[in-house]
Parts: sequence; structure tokens; C-alpha cells
Amino acid sequence: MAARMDLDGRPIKPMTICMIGAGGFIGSHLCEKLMAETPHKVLALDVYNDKIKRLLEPDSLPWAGRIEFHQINIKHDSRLEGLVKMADLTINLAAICTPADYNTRPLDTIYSNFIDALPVVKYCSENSKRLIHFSTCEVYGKTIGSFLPKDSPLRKDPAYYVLKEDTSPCIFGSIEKQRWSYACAKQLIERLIYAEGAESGLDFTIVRPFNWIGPRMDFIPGIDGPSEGVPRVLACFSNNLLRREPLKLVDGGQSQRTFVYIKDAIEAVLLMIENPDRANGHIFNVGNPNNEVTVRQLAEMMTQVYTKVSGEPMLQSPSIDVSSKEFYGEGYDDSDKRIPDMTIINKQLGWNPKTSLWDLLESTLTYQYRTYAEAIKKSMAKPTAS
Ligand SMILES: NC(=O)c1ccc[n+]([C@@H]2O[C@H](COP(=O)([O-])OP(=O)(O)OC[C@H]3O[C@@H](n4cnc5c(N)ncnc54)[C@H](O)[C@@H]3O)[C@@H](O)[C@H]2O)c1
Ligand SMILES: O=c1ccn([C@@H]2O[C@H](COP(=O)(O)OP(=O)(O)O[C@H]3OC[C@@H](O)[C@H](O)[C@H]3O)[C@@H](O)[C@H]2O)c(=O)[nH]1
Repeated sequence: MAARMDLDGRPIKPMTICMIGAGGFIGSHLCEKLMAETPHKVLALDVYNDKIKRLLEPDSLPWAGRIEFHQINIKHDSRLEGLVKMADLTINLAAICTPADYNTRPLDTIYSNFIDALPVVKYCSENSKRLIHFSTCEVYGKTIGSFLPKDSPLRKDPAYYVLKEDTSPCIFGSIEKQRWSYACAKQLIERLIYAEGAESGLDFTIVRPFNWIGPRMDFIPGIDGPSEGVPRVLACFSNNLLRREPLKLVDGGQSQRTFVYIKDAIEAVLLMIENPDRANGHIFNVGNPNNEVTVRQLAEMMTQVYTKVSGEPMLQSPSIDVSSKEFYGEGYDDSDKRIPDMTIINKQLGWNPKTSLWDLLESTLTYQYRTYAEAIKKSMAKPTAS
């Protein structure tokens, strides 16, 4: 492999990365990228490894020996500190991060996103190891614009809705809206990491992903996850399409999101990994401001793309409205709109997303169809116990 150069033209030295949560959606793509395109070594920590099995099994693959799986629950495993010490860089992805859990399992959510992340920050700080921590765009909460009267012209002014790392406030709902347990825990761990940087000199980077989507995201209920489980919207809508049932639009599907293709976003993370001088001390929005849709528009687009990739006809009524109380239960609330400001990541790392929403849905739904269509057909054909 030819020597890799950083953005300032210096050769990049191979490093060892302790990746916590490596078996998840983002972790699996990051492991794949690091194995295929870099000489770096990965200590992959997770409770599960199904999504990275392909990278771990065959000894003959070019990266054999560069990725090592450690089955560890970071809540209670004394091996964690040793693994952080062995690495040059720790990346923490581990978290409960599905909205269906925030209001129904708020304690687990807060523990996972704050308490369980504390030792990781501490071990990095005490051992002078670099940390890339995964936070979320949800730390911004609601936009300032959402509090303006519905017909206010100011709602159209980007100053009232574009989310900037260094100036936007974090606006959450009341405590009984337990939806915000996740965002609040993420915010506090961000503040702690920032303070470790300021007071103890911790070299950190915080990543705020804005709805990264693509293959291997979450699970399909009843196939590779619990049948009553509620994954994030991409997997919910994929599941509905695969089962030929209407897509459920929560509270009318009026919330807006910007979606970025996982492969574009992983490029940004690799730039952070390999350009510490440009990434340390920064918080980065990583998203695609050009891919904004309402959830209703997302449902329409996914239905059209799925019809194309599967060859199956569209349902007469492709979507239905459900209330958030019915779908998520008491205590749900929502972010109204999420557009990332890209100034900082552009300036520091020169990164820009490339893939349009249509294109990323086409490759993702092709993957979903190839991976799950047969299994779903089989499971639906099975007689149900009466
Ligand atoms: N995907 C997105 O768009 C998105 C958006 C915002 C924030 N994030 C953040 O990025 C990170 C990764 O997200 P993802 O989409 O890959 O989620 P994911 O659920 O697919 O991955 C998280 C992984 O962490 C592991 N994990 C959780 N608790 C653990 C523990 N105690 N010990 C060991 N492993 C543990 C899980 O088993 C899972 O494999 C999370 O911190 C999440 O909050 C993701
Ligand atoms: O079947 C569904 C699922 C979801 N939705 C809606 O679709 C929108 C997006 O839902 P997602 O499940 O992808 O989750 P959100 O975008 O709200 O939050 C996510 O964003 C950032 C990350 O930190 C987390 O991964 C997650 O909290 C929400 O408005 C939700 O109410 C539906 O209308 N129908």
C-alpha cells in the first residue's frame, strides 16, 4: 500500500484504534473502510459482531491480523482500560440511540450515553490518548424558529434554523418529555469532554452525525431483531415496504430531516482520524444540508425507489398517519428541522457530502431487498400459532 498523506502533505503513520461499538451500523462501515483503504489496526469492541463478521472470519483476506474483535460490554469489563492504553486513538460509538428507547427506557438511555461513556473519557484523559467521541445532532434539540408564530416570515430566515456548532443553543422539551433523555445525556458528555480538553489537555474530537443512513442500519423486526422492536426510520420504512404494509407517518410526517449517505460520512471520519492537528479540539456537524425532506416526502421517495428496485407494484394506500403516542408512547417529542452548518468541517477538513437522497436510497433499498426479501417472504408464509 502506498504511503498515505494527510491534508498537509505529511505521511500518515499506521496507528492502532480502539473502536468501541465497532459492531454497530457506523462502526461496521468504519471498520470496512479502515481495512480496505488504510494500514491502521483496529481493536474492535462490542457486545455483538454480526455486522463485521465478514471482516473477521477469513484469515486469507489482505487485512488479516489488522482487526481483532473483543466481546466486551463496557458497562462492566476491566479489560477496557488496557485496550484504551494499547491504542493511539479511541473512537467511542457505543450507545443506545434509537428514539423508541428514549422515552420508554430513559434510565438505560441516560446510563448508556453518559455514565457508561465516563470511564472511556477518563482512561483517555489519564493516559494522554486521543478520543473521537460520537455525539448527535439531537444535542441542538428544536430550532429557535419552531417557537415563532407559524406565519412568521422569520421562520424562512436561516439564522432561525441552521444549526451551528459554536453558536446554536441546545433547546429541549420539558423533563416529562423523556424523548430528550438521550440528547441531554449526550450534551453532558460533550461538556465533560470539552472540560477535560480545557482543564486536563485531553485531545478530543466530537462528531455530531445528522441522520447517517445506508446498508446495515439497525434491524428488520422479526428477521434480525425483535419482532416488537422499533428501529430508526430507514429500517421502519424498509420493513413496511418489504412486508407490503403502509408506511406509518408519525404525527403526519411533518418533521424535517437531512439524510447523508453513510459512505460519504465515513470519509469525514477518516479525515478526522488521519488529520489530528486539524480535528483536535473541534466539534463537527457531519450531514448533508442538500438532502432535506419532510418524513412524509421521505416515505414517498422510499416507496418510489422500492417499487423500482423490487419490481413490485405500489400499494393503493402507501402510507397511514399514526399519533406519536400510539407509535412511541408517552413522553415522545420531536426535533422539527435539522440542517447542519458546514462551515467548520469545510474549513478544517475540506469535506463535503456527495450523494443525493435518491441515489443513496437506491443503493440502500437495493441492499435491503437483496438481504431481506426472501427471509420476509418465508416468515410471512409460516402459519402463525393460534
Ligand atoms: N446513525 C446516525 O445517524 C447517528 C446519528 C446521531 C448520532 N449517532 C451516534 O453514533 C454512534 C453510533 O451509532 P450507530 O448508528 O452506529 O448505532 P448502533 O446502535 O448501530 O451502534 C452502536 C453499537 O454500540 C454497541 N454498544 C452499545 N452499548 C454497548 C456497551 N455497553 N458495550 C459495548 N458495546 C456497546 C451496540 O452493540 C452497537 O453495536 C452512537 O453514539 C449514536 O448516538 C448516530
Ligand atoms: O416508522 C416511522 C419511524 C419514524 N418516523 C419519524 O421519522 C423521523 C426520524 O426518525 P428516526 O427514527 O430516524 O430518528 P430521529 O431522526 O428522530 O433521531 C435520530 O437522530 C439522530 C441520532 O442521534 C439517533 O440515531 C436518533 O435519535 C421522526 O420524526 C420520527 O417520528 C416515522 O414517521 N415513522
